[in-house]
Amino acid sequence: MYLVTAQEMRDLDRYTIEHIGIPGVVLMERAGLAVAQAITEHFAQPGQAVVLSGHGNNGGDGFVVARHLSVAGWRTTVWLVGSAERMTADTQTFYEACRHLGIDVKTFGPEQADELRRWLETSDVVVDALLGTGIRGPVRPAMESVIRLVNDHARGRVVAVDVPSGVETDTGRVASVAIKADQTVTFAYAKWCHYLRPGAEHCGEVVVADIGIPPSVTASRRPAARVNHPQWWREYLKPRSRWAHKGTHGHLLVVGGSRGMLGAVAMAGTAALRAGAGLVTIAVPEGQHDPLAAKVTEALVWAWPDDGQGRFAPGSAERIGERLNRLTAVAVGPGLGRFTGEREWLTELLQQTDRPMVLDADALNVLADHPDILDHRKGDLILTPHPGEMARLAGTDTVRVENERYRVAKEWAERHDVTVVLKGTYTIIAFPDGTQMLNPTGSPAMAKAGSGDLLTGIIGALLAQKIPPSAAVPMGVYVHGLAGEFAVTSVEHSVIASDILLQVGPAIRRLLSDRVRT
Ligand SMILES: NC(=O)C1=CN([C@@H]2O[C@H](COP(=O)(O)OP(=O)(O)OC[C@H]3O[C@@H](n4cnc5c(N)ncnc54)[C@H](OP(=O)(O)O)[C@@H]3O)[C@@H](O)[C@H]2O)[C@@H](O)CC1
Ligand SMILES: Nc1ncnc2c1ncn2[C@@H]1O[C@H](COP(=O)(O)OP(=O)(O)O)[C@@H](O)[C@H]1O
Ligand SMILES: [K+]
Repeated sequence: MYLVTAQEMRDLDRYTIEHIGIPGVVLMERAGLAVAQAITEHFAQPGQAVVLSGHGNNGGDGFVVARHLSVAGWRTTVWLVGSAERMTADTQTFYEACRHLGIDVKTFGPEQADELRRWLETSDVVVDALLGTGIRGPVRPAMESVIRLVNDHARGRVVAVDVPSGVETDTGRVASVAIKADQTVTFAYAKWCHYLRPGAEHCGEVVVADIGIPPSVTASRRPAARVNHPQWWREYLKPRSRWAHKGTHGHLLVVGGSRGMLGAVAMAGTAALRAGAGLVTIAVPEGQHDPLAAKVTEALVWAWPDDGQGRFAPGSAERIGERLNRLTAVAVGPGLGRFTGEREWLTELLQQTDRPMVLDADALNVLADHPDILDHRKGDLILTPHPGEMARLAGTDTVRVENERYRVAKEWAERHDVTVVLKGTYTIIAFPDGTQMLNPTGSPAMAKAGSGDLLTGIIGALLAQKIPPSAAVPMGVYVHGLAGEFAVTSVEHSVIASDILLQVGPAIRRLLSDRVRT
């Protein structure tokens, strides 16, 4: 599934109408019908509905909803919050249809606030068709007062048409007020605001309804963002061959694990094995060798020169070039810490191999301080920052990263020719070609130390198995999120990263069995 901006959606609608010849009213009819169906499916029997329509096309969808609800036996009233003269032609068509059917259509003015409030208090459903993807700037006063009335007085289920009115489609921003919906029924493809805060918090459950945009139209105009789904990387998801041996499934090197942070490399390395890597070697500062070897059983442990304080010695990366080329991927950062000579150390590591490399945690902080290090890389780079690390990389603050997740990740990925995995609820993957993917899997249970280390290991394992980054990264992020969901067997609060680790296998099994079924 694609994830579209308001402009991309307008282009798809327009192309379908003008070049394919499907009239706008047909799309609008299907849109409104889908909303009406979502409502009637939710209720065992018809009740009372109030539909709030603006004079744009979103309002037109509202008139269609009103007609279908009315025909299905609902006591339906429409409030036009706008002017009948300014309606678009398609909206006018369905406004007239409502009137011809004798559906009660009132025009809202400030003097009707009390009457509308009573309707809101007594209706089972409130349909929000005030503003859709065409919103410009802060909501104007008349609509603002209606939105406040809905948020304060609606007792029934609030269903938003396409987007909750007041939410900006491409950013999720709310400039003044926005409808708080229980459900949002959107058309053809999800929009960014369904996933970005604060807008996403206004949507309730999001349903994407088909309105007949031909898939070939979307394919020819290819929106820049997609929702992560196995459809994008299914071809790489394979059962293990009967003839497999450890050498056929790659060898990942995990580098990190300074004193006091061995857990991070242990988690990353073990996650890599659970994600299918044939061999995993963990490289740690010499003094950490024995404690790590006692901690992990299945990974090899490799000691690198120590600075005497449990961190890597400056120059320790120089001695490993030859061995690096026997590996198939590298992950640097879990539990790495900061140390004297880190800049030269990371530069050296990048220069020594053309294997794909995942950079995480303190490796990202070193990069943030010395972005020129990137000039020395030879292979594909994947960066997995959380918002704090992303802020350091982009030279901004966490608030801006959180407000503009889609933009910050995309800019960085394009500018530096790397893949950026900006972690968080709905992790965003920004590819070097400017396209993006938003990940729907995951759970608040994952908001705990150690979850990120697992992701580094899982992506590393898939890269080690020679899956190209364009597939390995989204597959890893998806599997990690699914494992996080599966780990919630009692309450989210008590899940620890080791629980998620145990669910990596079941997550892959689920994807393999879905693959067989579809
Ligand atoms: N054929 C299609 O393309 C299809 C489109 N579909 C549907 O159309 C929706 C997009 O429709 P749209 O483009 O007409 O915009 P829309 O969201 O109704 O808003 C524009 C109206 O709002 C007003 N307005 C703007 N800003 C405002 C503000 N801050 N505060 C107050 N008012 C404001 C502006 O008023 P004006 O400035 O003109 O006075 C204008 O009237 C889309 O979300 C989907 O639901 C589906 O039916 C499928 C087929
Ligand atoms: N609320 C959430 N919903 C979904 N995924 C989450 C949530 N909170 C955290 N995660 C995921 O958990 C991981 C946390 O990684 P990170 O912040 O690096 O933690 P750490 O370094 O402590 O392991 C990321 O993959 C992130 O996407
Ligand atoms: K709306």
